[in-house]
Amino acid sequence: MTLRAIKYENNNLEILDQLLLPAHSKYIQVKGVEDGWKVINKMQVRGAPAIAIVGCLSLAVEIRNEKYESKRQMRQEIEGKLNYLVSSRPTAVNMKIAAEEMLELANKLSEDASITVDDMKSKFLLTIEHMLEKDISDNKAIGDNGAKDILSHVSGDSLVRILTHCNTGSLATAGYGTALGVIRTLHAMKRLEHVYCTETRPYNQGARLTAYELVHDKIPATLIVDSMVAALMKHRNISAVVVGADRVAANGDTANKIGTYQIAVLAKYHGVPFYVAAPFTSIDMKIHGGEHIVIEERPDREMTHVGEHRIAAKGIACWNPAFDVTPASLIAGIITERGVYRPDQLREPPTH
Ligand SMILES: CSC[C@@H](O)[C@@H](O)C(=O)COP(=O)(O)O
Repeated sequence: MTLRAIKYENNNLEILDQLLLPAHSKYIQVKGVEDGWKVINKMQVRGAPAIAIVGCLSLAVEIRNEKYESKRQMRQEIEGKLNYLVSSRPTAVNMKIAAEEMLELANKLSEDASITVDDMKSKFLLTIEHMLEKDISDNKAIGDNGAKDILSHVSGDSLVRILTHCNTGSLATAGYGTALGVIRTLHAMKRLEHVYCTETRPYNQGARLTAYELVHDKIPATLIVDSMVAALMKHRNISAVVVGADRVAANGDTANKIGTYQIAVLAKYHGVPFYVAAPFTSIDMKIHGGEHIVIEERPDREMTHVGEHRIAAKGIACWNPAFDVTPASLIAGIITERGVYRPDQLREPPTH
């Protein structure tokens, strides 16, 4: 069993094929931007932070071997390739924000007369390579901030029971995870009694990937199917729900894996605090509210089949949005690497 979703050594990029997990651990080499686009679009690598990291590293692998005649030419090619990568999956904002930052850097470097083409290339590559370490340290901070906030609402040193949805762990990030990072920290603090993970239909990221990570880390966990959430909240005294995000709008509305919204509605009804755990690279300040978030629609086959096996009647029509939007009013807190904020505090976060 391995939890390393992204391997990047000596300019060689490989990703763990998440469509084959948990049955097989097989790495696929990503030789450039074309491969990067394909593995993201096919969801062989998925999860908002991992999408951005693999996209940018695929660009790094490609430009390292390339010869550029001028900084201008390099900048031009970088822009085209970044735009292409952003089109691989539309909802997660991390790749778009990373692309904007990379382009800004390319602009700055190409305008700096004291810098050669080779300097520009190495500075650019270093910035991309730094994304891996930054993501892990952000996730650890998210874990600490989230665990502290959740525990501040329970009495004494009692243990908590958490529900999570989809996969937000090591496999969805450079390591440790966001919502699953909070769960990992609670477990390390010996304050986690139990975690429940949803199966996450139609693509089963919960049953295949989150369950795999929880078993790997020996965290006490139980798998439920998506339609059991109301019963779980009624019978199992859930302390909090923690999920990830693909894009958080400036008002706190949050797009995440399909099914998240219905869990938030149920959490409100049952008085269970509902948290979103996400790095600032998932927050899109350019979008005022969730109604502006583009929701990716995936092929019918992901609903009609489990692996190669068809489970739906032939001829039935399908609607397969990959994400839904949870309104800010249902969210108790947004757990970030800088602190935990109420949705209405995102625009002007208080200093912690
Ligand atoms: C840290 S991952 C955050 C989100 O990307 C995650 O919750 C999610 O919805 C993933 O969806 P997926 O379609 O598997 O990429």
